[in-house]
Amino acid sequence: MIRFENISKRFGKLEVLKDINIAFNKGQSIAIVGPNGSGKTTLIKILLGMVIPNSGKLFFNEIWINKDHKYRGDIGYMPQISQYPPNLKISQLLEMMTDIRTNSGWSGTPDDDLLKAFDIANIQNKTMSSLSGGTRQKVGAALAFRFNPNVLILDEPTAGLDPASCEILKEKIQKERAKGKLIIITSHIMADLEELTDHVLYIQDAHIQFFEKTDNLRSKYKEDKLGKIIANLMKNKGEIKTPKLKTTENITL
Ligand SMILES: Nc1ncnc2c1ncn2[C@@H]1O[C@H](COP(=O)(O)OP(=O)(O)OP(=O)(O)O)[C@@H](O)[C@H]1O
Repeated sequence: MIRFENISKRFGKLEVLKDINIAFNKGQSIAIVGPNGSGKTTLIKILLGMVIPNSGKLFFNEIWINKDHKYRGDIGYMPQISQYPPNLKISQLLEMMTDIRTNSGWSGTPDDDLLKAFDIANIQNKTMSSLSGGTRQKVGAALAFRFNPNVLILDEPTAGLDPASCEILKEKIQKERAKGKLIIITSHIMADLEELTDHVLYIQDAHIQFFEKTDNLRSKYKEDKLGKIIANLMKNKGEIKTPKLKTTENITL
């Protein structure tokens, strides 16, 4: 569904991503993890056409994305920090986004699940600049899911949300995941990734260190907690110290 082919990105002298080759497919729920500054958001922004790579190609449904950004209509994006016009009321923002989507060919019934669950109707006359960080996150989440996209990209989705709102959002992610959508999440909250994802893409030192099913990781490293596996990886700069074998396993006959 989405394929990166030899993608590299530098910011000045800083090489953030080098020769990235990876494919993401429908039905996968992928955690993108790596230390701070390892290029997770950059990878997502390249996917969204918000950052232009220095080299390499991006494919969406096997079509090379050159300059035509229509594919973005099929992606719902919840940014880490939402930037919206400050004087716009929530109701106006929703209307504006619906108009933009409709004008670019979207038709359908907007998905109001999150608007309802977060009770956004109650605050729809507030301007974006007057909202708390968490409430802005809720509006961002509601917008990401609103146009029934086949791909959901969620950058630190639960950071800043209160526990009840966190649960609402996680339930919604699971609901869309069950429909076979492609879900891509970056987060430092391992418990969330444990719950919401089935694949881990680990980035460090500008390279993909691995892309694995979470179940494979658990059995490979004989550890149930994804958080422990990832923490161990970060401490050891991308390499997991192989767990010591139990005595019985050391015996060769
Ligand atoms: N527009 C930019 N101009 C210059 N440097 C940038 C720009 N965007 C990102 N960087 C740098 O690229 C590196 C990767 O940043 P990125 O935001 O992709 O990391 P991240 O893995 O998402 O980090 P975090 O876990 O802290 O959110 C960082 O060193 C960052 O400072």
